[in-house]
Amino acid sequence: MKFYNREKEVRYLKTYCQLEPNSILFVYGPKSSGKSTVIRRVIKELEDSDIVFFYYNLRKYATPTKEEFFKIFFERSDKKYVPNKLEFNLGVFKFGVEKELNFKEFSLNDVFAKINESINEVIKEGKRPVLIIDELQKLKNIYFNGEKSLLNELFNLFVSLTKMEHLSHVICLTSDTLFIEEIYQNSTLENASEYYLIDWLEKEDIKKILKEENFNEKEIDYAINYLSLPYEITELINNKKLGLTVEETIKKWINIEKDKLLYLLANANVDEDKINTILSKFKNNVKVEAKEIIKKDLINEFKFLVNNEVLFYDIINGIIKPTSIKKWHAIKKLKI
Ligand SMILES: Nc1ncnc2c1ncn2[C@@H]1O[C@H](COP(=O)(O)OP(=O)(O)OP(=O)(O)O)[C@@H](O)[C@H]1O
Repeated sequence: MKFYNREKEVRYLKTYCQLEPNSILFVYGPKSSGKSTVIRRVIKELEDSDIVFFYYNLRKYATPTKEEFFKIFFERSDKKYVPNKLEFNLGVFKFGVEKELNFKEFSLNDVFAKINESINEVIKEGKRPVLIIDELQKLKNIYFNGEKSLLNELFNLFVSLTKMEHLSHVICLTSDTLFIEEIYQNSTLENASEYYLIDWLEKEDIKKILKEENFNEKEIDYAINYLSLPYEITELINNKKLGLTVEETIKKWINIEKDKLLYLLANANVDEDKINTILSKFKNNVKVEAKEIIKKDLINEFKFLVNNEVLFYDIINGIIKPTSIKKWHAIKKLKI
């Protein structure tokens, strides 16, 4: 699998991992912008360093229950941290707990204690721990004793590990931008968190990649108006090998996106006029200022479009845009 571009992002995150931990980092971006791919690259490029990555990819699971959370995050072992076998080609770790431990009796305090023990063991060995959780929002609905939210309590632990004790980096990835919005408003995280956007690829970078992949000027000039995500480039290359022209591939994409949108809207219990009001703002602009859409009377329809990955809300920069440029073209084709 080829890895395109993203030097700036990889460099930023590699440097970040080597600085003294001082805040929680939330890596966010439009659906499929390549957040996980970039972080995996960072881990790979730092595999010979003194960093021990505790890495959990929650995308591999349906929304976990409390018991599943224990099994995902902890492994019974004599060691305080053990290789995460699910990620065999990455050389990452998970937290170790005593072999005889009974997860049924595991409390929130035990969770904190065990994570702390593992982190401190890494430090005692003269290495540096970095905790990475991909799709963190999947832990949102886990409660202890019926009331304490695991995620909120974990945020307290993360603030303590980073901002207060400077023991370990905590990096959380998510493509759920409404979740980022919730986090942004969370008082525990105020002045204790940072945000890093992995956005669409830059036009100039896409041009360079297409050139390297032997696309001609005419193909590049056409494609550049429609591409924004790395996997689209891979698909374009594969389709070319399969005999489809650039134009055919892109026309097919936009038709599919348009049909998906029509189907979504036809089946949804939302106010059609309000949806049209929101989508019509993208007729001439790919980006719209958040304040133009986030209004009391449009909020339900706005959330619907974000939850269904039609729109991406970048709360940090106050901007709303379609999740990809091809989605933008599909929106423009709707009769609104
Ligand atoms: N730099 C890249 N070079 C080549 N392919 C890439 C690159 N980045 C991402 N991809 C491909 O794009 C697809 C989506 O990438 P990835 O899963 O990393 O995105 P994501 O932003 O983490 O997704 P999600 O929004 O679902 O969390 C994958 O098939 C991946 O292999």
